[in-house]
Amino acid sequence: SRPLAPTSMSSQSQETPAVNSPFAETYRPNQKIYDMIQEFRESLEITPVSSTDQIEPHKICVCVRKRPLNKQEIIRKEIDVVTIPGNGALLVHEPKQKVDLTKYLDNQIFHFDYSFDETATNGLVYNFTAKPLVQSIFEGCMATCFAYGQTGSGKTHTMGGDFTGKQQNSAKGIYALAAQDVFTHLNHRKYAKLDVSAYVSFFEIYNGKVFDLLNNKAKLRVLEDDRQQVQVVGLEEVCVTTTEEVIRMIQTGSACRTSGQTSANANSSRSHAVLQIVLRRNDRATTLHGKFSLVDLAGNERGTDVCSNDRSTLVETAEINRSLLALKECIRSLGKNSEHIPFRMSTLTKVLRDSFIGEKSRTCMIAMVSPGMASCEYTMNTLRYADRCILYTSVYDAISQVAELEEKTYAELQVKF
Ligand SMILES: Nc1ncnc2c1ncn2[C@@H]1O[C@H](COP(=O)(O)OP(=O)(O)OP(=O)(O)O)[C@@H](O)[C@H]1O
Repeated sequence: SRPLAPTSMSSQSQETPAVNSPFAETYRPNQKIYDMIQEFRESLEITPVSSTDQIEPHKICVCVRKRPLNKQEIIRKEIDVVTIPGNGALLVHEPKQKVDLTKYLDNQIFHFDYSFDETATNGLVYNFTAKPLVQSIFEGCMATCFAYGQTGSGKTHTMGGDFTGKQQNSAKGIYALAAQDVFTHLNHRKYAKLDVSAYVSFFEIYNGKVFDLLNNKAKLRVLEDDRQQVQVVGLEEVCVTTTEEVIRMIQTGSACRTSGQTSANANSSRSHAVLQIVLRRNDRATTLHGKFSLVDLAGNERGTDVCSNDRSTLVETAEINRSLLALKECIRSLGKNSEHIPFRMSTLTKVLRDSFIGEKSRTCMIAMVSPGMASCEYTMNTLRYADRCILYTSVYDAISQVAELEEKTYAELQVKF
């Protein structure tokens, strides 16, 4: 990320209390900051991701999605500090104060494979992120799609489906859209000769332990055999033939996920949920052909953000942070094609071990951000985490391109002399 030059704001004395008095209907806290951001936005040319844009194939794709301000934030007249100009760029307008108390904006810019603004639908996000991965599992890949972000930033909305009132519309989430595409592929002539069937499992990882969401939250053991294959012993894996079946399973499973209360979300997910769609050959051994793991990660908030500060909640938060750190390390190792993948660092990475090894791995990280000024610090944390994943990948790509070029030149020289 490269911070843009701070946009200085003139002194506070220009604020006219009559217009922006706390008693006035139009009162907005931090009106000056709001005006500066608006002025900055007006100077930008905005080109949001469109359904006609080219979808590039990636081994690791990192993108970001900004949700709209919610009702409470609008009532509080919270300022939207995130701007998505287009071409994968995202700007955070961080309000800062100089020693002489003059306020200014520190505009930080980040670049991702795709940046989705608040108008993007789940369908649009799906097309650029998980859809190419569905195709890859038919080619024998191990694909993983992660939803990462602060509590209340839209991870469950993106993966599980949007809410209409209190009801979650599971058919509109990435889980269901992926399942639908799997069945479209299965019925396609091109893949008929593969002779595979689809199976679904759904589990959560809470405090380092695995619970089966399709079997009354039965606690399961994770074992590694002598060939380093990781098995979740006794995990329910249901053969599925229609999207409706999968949607029912998503609804049953989601209803029993472990949640808690945080300052940002009354029903915050404190566990990682993993929906796996597995393709198995229709042979005797039901040999694995490809696997797609869709992961709705637990919120990345810190211990102090959780309402209750009892010991179990602190242990819970520490465990979440440890697994998110392990995940970042594994993605970075995958990005540099490292021999050593530190997957044993957490249960999450252990269970997803086969997603991090070899040429057949495909990963997509969707980092969710809340747009409000009050979330600015968390938004920056989320973006830095995502940036770490992408930075390493592109640096590695550049290094390997140079190495390839050097090798080619050397080979050419050998031919000449
Ligand atoms: N893109 C969006 N458009 C409209 N509403 C959204 C969007 N993203 C999230 N929301 C709404 O914001 C609220 C919080 O979203 P959600 O529950 O998905 O957050 P989360 O990141 O999964 O939080 P947690 O980690 O606490 O489970 C929900 O009411 C959801 O409907």
